Amino acid sequence: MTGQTRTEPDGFFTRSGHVVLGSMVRTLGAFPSGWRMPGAHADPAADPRALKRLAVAAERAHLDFLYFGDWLSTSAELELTDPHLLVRTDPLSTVAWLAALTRRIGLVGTASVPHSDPYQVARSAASIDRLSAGRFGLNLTLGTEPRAAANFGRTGAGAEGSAEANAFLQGDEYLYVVRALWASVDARGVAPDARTGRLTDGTVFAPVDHHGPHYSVAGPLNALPPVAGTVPIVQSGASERSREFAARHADLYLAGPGGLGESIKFYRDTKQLVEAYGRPRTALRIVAPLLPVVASTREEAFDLYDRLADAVLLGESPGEGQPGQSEHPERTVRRLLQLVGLPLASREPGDPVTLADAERFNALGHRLLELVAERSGREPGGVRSVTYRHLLVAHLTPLPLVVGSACDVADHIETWYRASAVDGFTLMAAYLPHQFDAFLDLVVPELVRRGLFRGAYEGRTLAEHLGLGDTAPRAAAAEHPADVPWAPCT
Ligand SMILES: Cc1cc2nc3c(=O)[nH]c(=O)nc-3n(C[C@H](O)[C@H](O)[C@H](O)COP(=O)(O)O)c2cc1C
Repeated sequence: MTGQTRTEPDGFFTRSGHVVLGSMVRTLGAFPSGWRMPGAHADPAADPRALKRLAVAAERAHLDFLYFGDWLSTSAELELTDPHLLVRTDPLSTVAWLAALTRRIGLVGTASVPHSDPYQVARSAASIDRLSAGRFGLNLTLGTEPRAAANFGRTGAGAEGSAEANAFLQGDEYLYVVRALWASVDARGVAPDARTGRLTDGTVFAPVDHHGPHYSVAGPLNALPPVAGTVPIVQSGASERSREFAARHADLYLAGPGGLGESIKFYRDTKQLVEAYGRPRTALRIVAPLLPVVASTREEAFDLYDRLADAVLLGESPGEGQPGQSEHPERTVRRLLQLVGLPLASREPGDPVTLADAERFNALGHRLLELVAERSGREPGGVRSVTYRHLLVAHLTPLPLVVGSACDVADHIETWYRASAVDGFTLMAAYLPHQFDAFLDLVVPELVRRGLFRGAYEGRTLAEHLGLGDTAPRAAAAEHPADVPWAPCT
């Protein structure tokens, strides 16, 4: 049900159909200080309850999917920048568990190409897809972050050149092996016949016998393949190699290329690349992350953003003439002043940015002022003034924020969709459950009212939700395990 594009006589694009709407789940919230808000989910030990609540709510609002990314290392400083990455449940385990608690929503889990084994992942992915009746999507990451590599006893660099180029080639082969393993088992060959004593008709397995530069895999797979023979492949990342991989192999692409103009170009170029690889443009859905701070009115949303900004932990900034070391020198007003072009000035976080200061700012300073205005309506010299804290928080949180009422957020989604900048969005909630619920309760109904989103599920599988249609193999009519009648033993 995702849309066709047609060109209006005046050259503007308008589109019919539905936006793709998923959620990139971050249990401690996507805004670094979100977990400090009153009532916010803040304890990773309570994640199961928070995840269950979120999945049930997302399904009630008919979202397409929940996305669970992965980052295979941790470090103390994440506490300040990305608290949700500090400790969390493994994504494949999480989606397997959620499969049993939900009925219709798609579930995307992540495997790292450099740090996982294709046989193991082919088996887990097929199993989760079976257990969820066709709702699984496999996100493959190519990143070779050194700390993650060190956890797997690898350097990250391959013998044949740069780590980046190597990961790309490895990704091609990895996916080839995964698909070959899925194709090595033909579920139709399983034909239990109690009379003859044969469980199969003898045609279930085909060999794989793959020997390539990165992998040697004998096969066949010891699991039934996904219900449709394959699952939607997901790619995340805006780099050139991510885009190539997405254009060539993926069904869903999470990219975050920047502003509207940049995204329109990125979208157009990526769709051309998809065609260059011999695939129809509609074979790849392109979605961008979105972090709405939403409330009943724009003023309330601005106030909420202010509270989030106030709760961001900054580094201690020693006052003028007081030599001292900050624990987090990058998070100080002193550092900010260097970055915006006032290296010799001395300001405190609560000091207002005066018009005279603003006039001396460089391009970065002006960009940060624009961000503060978008996020909180504050302007230098305005009724609600900008402080150096506001400016520093904008610098420390390069997130795709849209702050406003339900109409403001829906306008943003509609504008980007109709301009063919994206096929949809992955929602990141500033904190749980309040901001996730606010999006579902305020924005989703507005999108439904505008005809931009479904009011009920039409399909049963992730491929069907994404409208992949003929570009993806049709799902076999699959019963959800929860629909299968059973009786307790007596
Ligand atoms: C929306 C979005 C989500 C992402 N999610 C993940 C993730 O969960 N795990 C990961 O390793 N990389 C993720 N990435 C990619 C990383 O940001 C980074 O780009 C990647 O690890 C390095 O590969 P690249 O340089 O090819 O993009 C994501 C990127 C985007 C734009």
